[in-house]
Amino acid sequence: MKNFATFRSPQTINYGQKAFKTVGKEASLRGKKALIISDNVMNDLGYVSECRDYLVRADVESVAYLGVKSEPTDEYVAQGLEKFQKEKCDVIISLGGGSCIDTAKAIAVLGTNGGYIGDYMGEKKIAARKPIAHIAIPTTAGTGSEATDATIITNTSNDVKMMIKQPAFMPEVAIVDPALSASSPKSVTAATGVDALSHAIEAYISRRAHPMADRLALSAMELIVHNLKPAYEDGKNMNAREAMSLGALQAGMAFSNSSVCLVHGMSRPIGALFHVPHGFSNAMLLPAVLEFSKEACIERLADLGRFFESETTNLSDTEAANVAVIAVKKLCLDLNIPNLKGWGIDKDLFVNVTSKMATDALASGSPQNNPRVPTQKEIEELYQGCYDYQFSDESKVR
Ligand SMILES: NC(=O)c1ccc[n+]([C@@H]2O[C@H](COP(=O)([O-])OP(=O)(O)OC[C@H]3O[C@@H](n4cnc5c(N)ncnc54)[C@H](O)[C@@H]3O)[C@@H](O)[C@H]2O)c1
Ligand SMILES: [Fe+2]
Repeated sequence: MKNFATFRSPQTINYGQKAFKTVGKEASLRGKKALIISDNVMNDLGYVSECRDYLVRADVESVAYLGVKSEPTDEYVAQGLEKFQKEKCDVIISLGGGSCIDTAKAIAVLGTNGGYIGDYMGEKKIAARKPIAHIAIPTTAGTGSEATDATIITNTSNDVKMMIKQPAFMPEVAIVDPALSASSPKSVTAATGVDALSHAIEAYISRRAHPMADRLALSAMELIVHNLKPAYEDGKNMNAREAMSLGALQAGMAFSNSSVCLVHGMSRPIGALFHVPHGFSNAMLLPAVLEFSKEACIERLADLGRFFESETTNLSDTEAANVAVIAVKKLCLDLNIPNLKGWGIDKDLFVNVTSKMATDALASGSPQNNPRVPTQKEIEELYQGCYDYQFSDESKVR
């Protein structure tokens, strides 16, 4: 564990029921004309017009870019930036899941620093100028992107999901209103919820874990373990939705300040090549990767196991860590998450790209934060083992 830490978060976080209403005031403190980055689903649900009403009441003009689709690309970033400049906006509001928030983060940085978004990957180019003020409003309880300094954008020229991390990508304001997530369909609740759980677990077991992030990761794991299934089973259960929004926010703050690890490193290439939603591609890997990593993080996985089963307090750490792996598998089963084969990915095609995916995973830097650092060959073997992984099979957990 590190004994020195810098902790970054948004300047302002407005969390709770009715927090959405605060967007008018927050925007009026930062500009006169807002570009809302959102998508057609948010527009159809009425969230975009509700946002514009709050802005009108605060004397802030607005226009919307609704071109974002899941797993955002450099093309949406270029289109949104063009609209921002053409409409002479001075503040950005993202309203949607992680895809809208990540698109807005990229526009906020490019709007003052210029260049191509990929230039900022691996800190090749540092955003020296303050980004455009960005107010992030998540509608999923998942990515925690509203409180992270990362953006994930697909490079359309080589199908690489670029993980780009610098302080400038941190939104200035996060507005987290759990009511916005109540309209999420079951599959979105499942995928985004497992993403949040993966963030909390990976932040906690990371080689870059530190005490400032640990408490947030623990709280997030506890909230998500107890509330993801209830939120999935009854989307109108507002206690569960509130707990999930808080858990996802805390998990985002935790991993942004420690790191994600092997699951995320391996998940991004699957998302880029096979267009699997981010949370599902994490879930398809999570139990097998935890099993691979277990020996190097027994005590920490035991803490997770004890959240799943309170009666495991009398178990040894090894036994409780096994409970964690089995319980994560069972959760994926209960949430009806498919494996890679079940998603319809052709086996030969998948095997042919495992080498490229392993190379891309290692290049992202995330696997190097894993408690057990994998080789290229081990990552390839993990990919192949996950292809038809059975979430129902407990025999693989030793
Ligand atoms: N920057 C970060 O720190 C970070 C962290 C994790 C993931 N990500 C990225 O975030 C993206 C995924 O974001 P996501 O999981 O939130 O999904 P998403 O933003 O792609 O949304 C998934 C679908 O759910 C719909 N949706 C969202 N909220 C809804 C609601 N309240 N009601 C009904 N439908 C709703 C969207 O319109 C979309 O069709 C990926 O590109 C992933 O790589 C970023
Ligand atoms: Fe994630």
